[in-house]
Formats: sequence, C-alpha cells, structure tokens
Amino acid sequence: MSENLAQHCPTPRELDDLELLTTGAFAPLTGFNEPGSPVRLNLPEELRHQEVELVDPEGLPLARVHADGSVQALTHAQYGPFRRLYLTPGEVREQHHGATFVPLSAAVSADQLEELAAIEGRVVLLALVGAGTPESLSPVGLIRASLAAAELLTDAAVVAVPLASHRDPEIDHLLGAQVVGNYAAGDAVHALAAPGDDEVEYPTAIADIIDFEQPAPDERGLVLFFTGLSGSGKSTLARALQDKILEQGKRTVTSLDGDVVRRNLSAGLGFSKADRETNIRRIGWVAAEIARHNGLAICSPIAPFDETRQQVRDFVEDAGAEFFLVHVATPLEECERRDRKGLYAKARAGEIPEFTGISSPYEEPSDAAVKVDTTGRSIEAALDDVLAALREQGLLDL
Ligand SMILES: Nc1ncnc2c1ncn2[C@@H]1O[C@H](COP(=O)(O)OS(=O)(=O)O)[C@@H](OP(=O)(O)O)[C@H]1O
Ligand SMILES: Nc1ncnc2c1ncn2[C@@H]1O[C@H](COP(=O)(O)OP(=O)(O)O)[C@@H](O)[C@H]1O
Repeated sequence: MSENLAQHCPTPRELDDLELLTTGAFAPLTGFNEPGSPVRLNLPEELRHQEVELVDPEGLPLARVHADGSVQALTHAQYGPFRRLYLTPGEVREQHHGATFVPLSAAVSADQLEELAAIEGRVVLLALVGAGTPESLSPVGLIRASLAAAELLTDAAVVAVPLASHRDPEIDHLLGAQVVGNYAAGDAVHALAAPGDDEVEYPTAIADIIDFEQPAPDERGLVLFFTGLSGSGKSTLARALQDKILEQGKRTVTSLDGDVVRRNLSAGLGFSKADRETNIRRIGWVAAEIARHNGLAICSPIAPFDETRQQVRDFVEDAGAEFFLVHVATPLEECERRDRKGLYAKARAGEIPEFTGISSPYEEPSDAAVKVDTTGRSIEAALDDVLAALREQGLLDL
C-alpha cells in the first residue's frame, strides 16, 4: 500500500464490476457511480469522500478509486478459480479475432450444441460467470459445462467473463449486450435460441456436470440455524436433531454451538454488539463453507441481531445451499425460570453486563422457517415441529 491510503475489499459483485471497468469490457463506462449508471461502489461512510485502495479478498491491491468514482487500475484480478480463462477484451482480440462470440449463462443443451456446430469458423463461448448471473449452476459449474461444450466442437474456446447481475433483468440485458459487444469488437455475436418448454436434453458430459452441481434436495448443503434467548432450548434441540440425523446415517453433521464456538473459533470475543456480530459472521462463514461441499451444519448461537442473521443467510445461499432458520421462541420468563447456568440471576444482580433479554436486545426473526416455544413441552414434541417443517420443505425426512 502506498501513501497510506485506506483499503477496502468490495463485495463479490463490486469486484466483478471493477474487473470489467478496468479491462475495458464496460466501455464507454470506466468508473463507478456515474450518474444513472447501475455500476455502483458502496463504500463505508467514513471512506466515501477520499481516495481508497480497493483490494481483493486476499488483500492484493487492485485499483485506486477516487472520490468521484473514477478508477485507476494497479494490477489485474487474480482471485478465484479458473483465472486462466479470464481474458480481457484486448487479449481476446489478439487470440480470437474473426471468431463468432456466443454468450452463455446456462449449460449448453443438445439442441444448442447442434446450433453451435453449424457456425463456421471459431466459436468463442463467453461464460458469463459474475455474481448472480449463471442460471441453475455455480460459476464453476458454468465454466465446466462451457469447457465440456467446447470439447464437443471442432474449433471452440471458452472465455470467462465476470458479468455480475444487478438484480434488474432490463439493466442486466443492457449491460450484458455492452460487455459482449466489447469482447466481440465488431466480430459476429450469436445468441443461442432459448430451450423450449419440453424437458431439455443435454449431451452426456454436460448432463454429468449438471447432476454433480444439483444433488437431490436431501443431499444438498444445508445449514440448520437455531436462534433464541439463553436457556430457550437451542442446544438441547440441536443435539436431539443431530442424534436423529446421525441415527438415520445418511449424512454427517458439524455442530457449531454458541458456547462451544466461543471456546475455540471465537475465543477471546465478548458480548458487545460488535463482538456478537463477529462471532455470528464467523459461524456463518464456516457453516457456508461446509454447506458449499454439500455438508450439513447445525448452528445454535443466540444470534440476537436480524442484520447479522441475514448476512449468514446470504453467505449460505451464495454458497448454493439451503438456510433453515429455527426460532426457539421460549419467552424470557421461562428461560429465566430455568436459569440452568445461573446466568440470569447474575445478570439481574448486575454481575453480567449486556446480558441478552435483560440488558442487551434480542431482535425476533420474521423469516424463521419454524418457531418453537418449548414452554411446558417435551423435547420430543418441540423437535417434532422442526422435523415436520424440514420434511415439508423437502430438506430432510427423519
Ligand atoms: N452477556 C451475555 N449475554 C448472553 N449470553 C451470555 C452472556 N455472557 C455469557 N453468556 C453465555 O454465552 C452463551 C451465548 O453465546 P453466543 O455465542 O450464542 O451469543 S451471541 O450469539 O454471540 O450473542 C450463552 O449460552 P446459551 O445459554 O447456550 O445461549 C451464555 O451461556
Ligand atoms: N421442550 C424443550 N426443548 C428444549 N429444552 C427444554 C425443553 N423443555 C425443557 N427444556 C430444558 O431447557 C434447558 C434449555 O437449555 P439449552 O438447550 O442449553 O438452551 P440454550 O442452548 O438455548 O441456552 C435445558 O435444561 C432443557 O432440558
């Protein structure tokens, strides 16, 4: 870092946009936050009015961004898988001048492969792999499916293009056309015919990749997240659920219990709002990585803040997995009556500051898949509510 500029790591979507800005793929757009442009950089308030160095998730400085949003590249992007396939429009012109350019946001079907085979000369498959763009496949899955399609053609190459979705179909279409046009630079662009309503057939090699990417619902990555007050029954229910899953023997389980995590992964953190948020984000990050590999994680921290729970949901869903939130809604009076660890008495006596429910807030979730009040109920009865919801959603049949 030079001149002690403040550093900031943008979101995956912003990093994708940065790459397209600095390679000229967004031309004539060259900077963030131009009037009316959807290509935006959301800096923290304290960094908004100064020059900032943008770094990738490994801390590599990529660019400087000025207060007006203009961007000065420092180096090319190097983060993430299949980097060798990410060519700039300039590199594409050097290597593939005269080819026909075909944008892909989904796997190539058997019909589409025939369409591609009928194109004369070289075909460049532009795999649009930016955040939120690939349809029904992960970015890696789309690249693999595109490589498999290229293998089945006589003269085809794959170029990965980090075109992110801006969550508006019209805007995405316009930006996509702009980017693809910049890659083709006057050469032919061919848009594949959309598959019809009938069941789509895929070449075997591509079908295998789709199957690998899309396990059956009960084999997909899953994060079961229990939230509630201390003593509400999170750990008890999480343990009972874990036993059920292990008894059935179809899946392994990673348990991320609040107290247990605080003894290792989050050792040293306290109970301020900032520390609790860090704790929950750590749990969410680990759980999402487990789920990315189709694993199952059960988390049972208090997780009192809605915004942090939403972040965990985003981590998990961005990893292509399912997030299932259980609100263990046992009221404070009952938790305090149980006072298993004697903590409520201490909190009331002022010996524990910032105690959830007493002197620190608990924000009730409005997005729970199931809400369970354990008051006056057996553990089995409470667990049954969770099992029924899991079964209904086709996630687990225990
Ligand atoms: N100030 C304060 N507030 C709440 N809880 C406290 C506090 N100090 C210690 N404990 C004990 O720590 C457990 C909660 O840790 P978590 O990691 O689940 O909390 S949080 O999600 O980060 O808010 C919680 O365990 P559970 O009873 O299993 O929920 C308590 O035993
Ligand atoms: N239906 C129920 N479900 C879960 N826990 C219950 C239930 N009924 C009573 N309990 C008791 O409530 C306490 C909950 O403690 P725990 O599971 O450690 O809560 P938390 O992890 O939310 O702090 C345990 O002593 C448990 O035996």
